[in-house]
Amino acid sequence: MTALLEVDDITKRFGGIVALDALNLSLQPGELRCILGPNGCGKTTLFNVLTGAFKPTSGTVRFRGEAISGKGPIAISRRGVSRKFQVPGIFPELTVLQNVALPMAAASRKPTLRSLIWHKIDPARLAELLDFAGLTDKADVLASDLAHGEKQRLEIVMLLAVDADLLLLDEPTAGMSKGETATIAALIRRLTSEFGKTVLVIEHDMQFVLDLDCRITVMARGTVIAEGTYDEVRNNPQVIECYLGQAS
Ligand SMILES: Nc1ncnc2c1ncn2[C@@H]1O[C@H](COP(=O)(O)OP(=O)(O)OP(=O)(O)O)[C@@H](O)[C@H]1O
Repeated sequence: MTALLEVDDITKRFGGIVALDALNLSLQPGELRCILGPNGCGKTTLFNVLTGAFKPTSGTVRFRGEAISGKGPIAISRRGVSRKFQVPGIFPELTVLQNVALPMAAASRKPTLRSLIWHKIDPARLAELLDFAGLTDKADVLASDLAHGEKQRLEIVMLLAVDADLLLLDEPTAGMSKGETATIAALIRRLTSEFGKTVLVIEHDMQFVLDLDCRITVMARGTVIAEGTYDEVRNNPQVIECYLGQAS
């Protein structure tokens, strides 16, 4: 199968700092992958390169076979790459329903003022998305009044509403309780199993990584040092030395 995302020998330097060092990564369509790595190993820089926020110093990123590494954030997001930051990027002054409807309208081929005032929103799809996030009962609640975990769920469903193919999630469980973390893991698994999305998740919480039950890429010093199942990477001597050993 052709990879949806291919990261080929990407290096990113900031002056003398080598944040990414000839990094290679490949994601198949519909794959869920988790990125682990100690602080400062380049995870956020990788997301910034994938979304066009940073141009790589060298190397190529291909999305659906097309080189996107020289392109800007808007061009890359139009091709179907969406990102969720640690802090929920929701519209606090709008209701939950409006927060989901807005990206649905914006995702239409030619967003118009009419579509943005709900005339072209498919109500069945809107209901499906609210249900997916477990937020049907909160449809008319202001987003600012949601609990932290609900805000994270809202943002995940907003990514789904945009209808991007590749979703980049940066620590989606930051600041959450154990129960909320399990809910988010289940939601993320459904993004791939039910909606066919390809999802790349940066995460530190090992229980959450276990719950995701997916292939793991471990980074250290700007490059990939191991890839495999949870048990495979956990038993990898380089990983134990660089990351898991420090955590346990
Ligand atoms: N805009 C920038 N300018 C200069 N140096 C940067 C910049 N962004 C990142 N770096 C450096 O690049 C390296 C990788 O940083 P990055 O934030 O990508 O790591 P990370 O793995 O996401 O860390 P964390 O887990 O703490 O978020 C670090 O040494 C960092 O200081």
